[in-house]
This record gives sequence, C-alpha cells and structure tokens, in this order.
Amino acid sequence: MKFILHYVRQFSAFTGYRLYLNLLAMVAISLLDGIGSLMLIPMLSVSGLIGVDISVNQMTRLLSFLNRFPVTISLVILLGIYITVSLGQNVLQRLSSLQNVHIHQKFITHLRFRIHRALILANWRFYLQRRNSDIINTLTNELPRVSSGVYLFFQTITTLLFTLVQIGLAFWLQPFITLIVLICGVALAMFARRYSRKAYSLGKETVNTYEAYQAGITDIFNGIKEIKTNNLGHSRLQRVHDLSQKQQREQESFNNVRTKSQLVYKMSSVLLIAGLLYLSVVLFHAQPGQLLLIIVIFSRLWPRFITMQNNMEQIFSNIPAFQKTIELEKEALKESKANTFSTELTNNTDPLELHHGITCQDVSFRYDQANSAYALKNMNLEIPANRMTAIVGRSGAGKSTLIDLIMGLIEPSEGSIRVDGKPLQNETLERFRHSISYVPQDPYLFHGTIRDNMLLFVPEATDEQIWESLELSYGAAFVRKLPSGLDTVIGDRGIKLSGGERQRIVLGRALLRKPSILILDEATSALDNENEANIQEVLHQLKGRVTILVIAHRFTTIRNADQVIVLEQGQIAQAGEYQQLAKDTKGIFKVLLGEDHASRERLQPSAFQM
Ligand SMILES: Nc1ncnc2c1ncn2[C@@H]1O[C@H](COP(=O)(O)OP(=O)(O)OP(=O)(O)O)[C@@H](O)[C@H]1O
Repeated sequence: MKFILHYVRQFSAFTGYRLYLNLLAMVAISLLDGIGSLMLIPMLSVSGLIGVDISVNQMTRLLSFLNRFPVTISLVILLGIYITVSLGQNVLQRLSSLQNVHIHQKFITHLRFRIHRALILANWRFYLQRRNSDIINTLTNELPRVSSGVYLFFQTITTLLFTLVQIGLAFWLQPFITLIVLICGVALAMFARRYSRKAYSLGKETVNTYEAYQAGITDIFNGIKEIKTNNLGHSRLQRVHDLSQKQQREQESFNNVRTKSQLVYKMSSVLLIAGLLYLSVVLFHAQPGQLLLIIVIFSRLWPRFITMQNNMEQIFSNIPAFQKTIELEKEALKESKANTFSTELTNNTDPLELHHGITCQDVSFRYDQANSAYALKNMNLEIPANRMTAIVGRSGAGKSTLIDLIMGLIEPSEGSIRVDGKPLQNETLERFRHSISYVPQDPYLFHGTIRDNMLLFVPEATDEQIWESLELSYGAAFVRKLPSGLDTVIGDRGIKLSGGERQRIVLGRALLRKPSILILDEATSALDNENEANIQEVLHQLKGRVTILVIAHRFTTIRNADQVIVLEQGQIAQAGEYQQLAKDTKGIFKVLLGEDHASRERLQPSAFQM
C-alpha cells in the first residue's frame, strides 16, 4: 500500500484544491443520484401505479405536501423535481469527468517529465548497470499502469464517498435493512480479500513477463541483420512466442480472478435480495412500498460494493508497476544526486575555452566496486590544449574507459581529473561538455533526414553552415549526389547509408558545433583509404585551434598526433611523439604498429608491395 500512497500523496500535492473540489462534486453527484432514484417511489405512488402509504418512509413524508394538490399537478411537480435533479446530476457529472481527466493527464505528463529528467541526469554508471529495455518497459508499460492505478484509487475513494452518502440516505429511510446489507457487504469484502492478493501476485508476474518480452523484442530488432543472415529467426520467434503466450495466460488468469469475484458478489446479491424479500413478506408482512424501498436501497448499494472490489483487484495488480516505477526514479535520482559530476539540464552555459589542458592525476577506475579488477590503474597524463593526442592499445586496454572518464561520464574510483587546473565538477563539467564534440564507435543517428540529424547538435544552423561542415568531413560530395540531398531520410541508425558515409555525416555534425575539444573514438574505422587520408588532413588543419583526442586502431589516422599514449592492461605503457615511439624497438607501440601494417598488407597487398 505504501507504494500506492507514494504517488497518491504526490498526486494530491500536485493537483491541490482541484482534487478536493472534484471529490466534493462527486459526493454531490451521488447525493443527487440517490435523491433521483428514491423519488421513483413517491412518483409511482402519486401516479397511482402502486399504492404506498404516505407514512411508509421519510421521503414520502417529506413530500406529503403534495396531497393538497390534485394528482396531475402533484405528478407534474414531482416529475419537474425529478428532471431538475437528474439534469443537475448529469451536468455536474460531465464537468467533474472533464476535470478528472484533465488533472490525471496533467499528472501523467508531470510524472513522465520528472522521470525522464531523472533518467537524463543519472550518471553513466546507472546505465551500465541495467538493461535499456527494462527502462523502456517501465516508461511505456508500467508508467501508464501507475497512472491508471492512481486514477482507480481516487475512483475507489469517490465510490466509497458515494456509498457512504447512499448508506446515509438508506439509513434515514430504512435503518434495519441497510444494517443487514452493510453487514453482508463487509463480510463479503473480508472474504474477497483473497482475490485482491491473487491479483497482486499475478501483477508481479506480469511485470516480469513484460520486461522479458520487451528485452526479447529489443534484442531481435537490435540484431535483426545477424538474426536473418545466421538463420536465427526461428529460435528468436519461439522465445517471443513463449513470452506472448505467458502474457496471454496471465491476462486470462487475472480475468479468471475478476470474473470469479464478480460471480461471488452477484450470486450473493441474488441470495441476499431473495432472503430480504422473503423475510419482509413472511415475517414482517411488508407493504409494496416497503418492498420497493428494499429493492431500491439494495440496487443502489450493492453495485457500489462490486465496483469497489473490482477496483481493488485492479489496483492490487498494479502495485508491482508502482514498485518498478518508484524504484527506477529513486535509483536514477540517487545516481544523479550522489554524483558530483551530474549537471542540471540547461542549455545556456558558455562553452569552456581550454587554455592549458586536461590532467589525469593518479586516476584509477573499477567498473564494479566489489570487484578488485581495475579497468584503469594509476593513470597520470596531460592532454595539452589545442594539440592532437592519440590513445592506442589492444582491445580491452582501457581506451574507451579513459575517454569516458575525461568526458565526465564516469568518476575516477581514485585520483582526479582537472581541466585547466579545476576539478571536473558541476559548473566546470557543464561548460566543458558544451565545448566537446564526441564521435563514438557506434554513433547516434536517428530515423530522419540528413538535415534533421545534423541539426541535432546545432538546431539553429543554416543549410550553408551544414554544407560547410559536410565539406570538412568529406561528406558533401556524396550527399549532393543523393536525389533528395539533405532531405534524404537515412533510416534507423542511418541504416540506408554505408558505414563510411555514416561516419562522414557524424563527423560533419561534430564539426558543425565548432567544438574546442573534438573526441573521436574509432570514428574513421569504416572510411576507405582516400577518405581517411582526407580526414587526417582535416584534423591536421584543426590542430592549433582545437584540442583533439583520438582513439584509432588504424595508425595512419594518428600519424600527425602531437602525442601518443599507449595503454596496456589499464596502464600507460608508453607516451611520446609518434616517430619517437615508432623507433623504440622494445616498446609495445612498435609491436602494434607492426600488427597494423601486417593487417593492412593482408587486406591490400598491392598497396604495400609497391
Ligand atoms: N560496462 C562495463 N562493465 C564492466 N567492465 C567493463 C565495462 N566496459 C568495459 N569493461 C572492461 O574494462 C576494460 C577496458 O575496456 P575498454 O572498453 O575501455 O577497452 P578498449 O581499450 O576501449 O577496448 P576496445 O578497443 O575493444 O574498444 C575491459 O577489460 C572491459 O572488459
């Protein structure tokens, strides 16, 4: 219950007086509804359709003044009151329903934004620890269940208020029968708790199945090319099919619980009304008016009990969704608050101008604090401003980890990183990030036009500026040849472009930002020799104006680097100028260089045989 109350409290704080006003309106609607239905008895009585002693109940006594008028006048007065009461009730109902949807939708928008914000602010470590598909599942499947849970909670409260008003009216009219109905209702509610518990455990299973399903389909579409080419379609399909069937069984089980509890309630209602009528007629010799009253009271109260039970089952089945959503938001917030690196989401910070450089002081890093293995150990290095620094090393040596640390995505486990002597934190980090253009191994291109993808970094850029950056990245020539030019839609992750074309677009986009720090992580790996040589030339020209940090397995890309850092098993094995390292026959750099040459020779023997 505490999970529900968590959002219920937030909801009432968020909506404020509007919520209470709406609840009040619901009570008024209920009151009008009750009055309207109870007026049926005097109407039938006055019209002479059934004979009811005027002293039979409070309502008829209240309307006894009508005896002074002829029947037709009394009937017109009664029908007039009935129509007015019903009209009032229905108009109020509409207004209240509009208000209800408004405040709930507003709350969902607020909740979505808040969770997305926490997720965007969460540090990189948060994402390293969980499946993206679980986050997507919580946002797409669980969040709507939370909002419908909150909605149902208030609907249940409203129904409870309705019911209390109806009980009050019923007590006023017929205390004894009302008491019997109430006792039966409470006894049945106690019995029906088992259905709510079952709904909760089914809800838990549903959350797990949804997560597995989401993970399954995400994996399929992430790897659809390999799945198709390696003929893995059948096994993947089988997995998704099994999960779909599990979802189907869970939904059916839930429906089974719901219909069972409804059956119990409906059958008990039939038995109860039969018993009440029998007792009234046989033992108490009740009048037709009294019998009608019993039916009216019962038909007003019992459906409310059924609605409340239904809502409770639905709410209980949604509790696990509440748990998941709270957990996600709390952890994301914890990871962003605890993280001194986290920055607020603002776009109006001045980019940082790097004057001296970036320093790593005794930096060590472990991905898993409980594990003694270090991805980087005792790293001391200086990346001078406006120079080109290359980072090389075998696979797994720690190159990407070092870049992530320098960009402030992760914090050093030990040691510190400084930018122009200042710790990489808060305002410095924010300004630092504004000055970086980062091109990763698997760049982020989305389904849209080339222009849309370019504008992601600089939304206000003109076409002229876009072409300028594409010229720099040697992408302009091929974009010009496309029938739709900048308006070409490139598909998910740029699937309609070749690897080299994608890299040139992404590089162009990075340059469009006019960064003072350019970080390239294997950003030219898919380029042919000619384009790679061109990009090399561009980087060479940028030197002196831009601080360039490059990770490359192809050594031709880094030939012009001012400094080369060679990593081995998380430590700096060598550092210095390219030519100087190339001459050191004992160093690992020479070995790596030899391997690079050998692999190029294997791929293009003629180029090296000349
Ligand atoms: N998210 C992670 N969780 C745990 N360990 C990780 C994670 N990412 C990387 N590692 C480990 O940290 C070490 C350094 O990895 P890193 O990705 O920095 O190497 P790299 O030099 O960039 O490799 P490559 O050239 O293959 O990209 C490796 O041993 C790797 O297994």
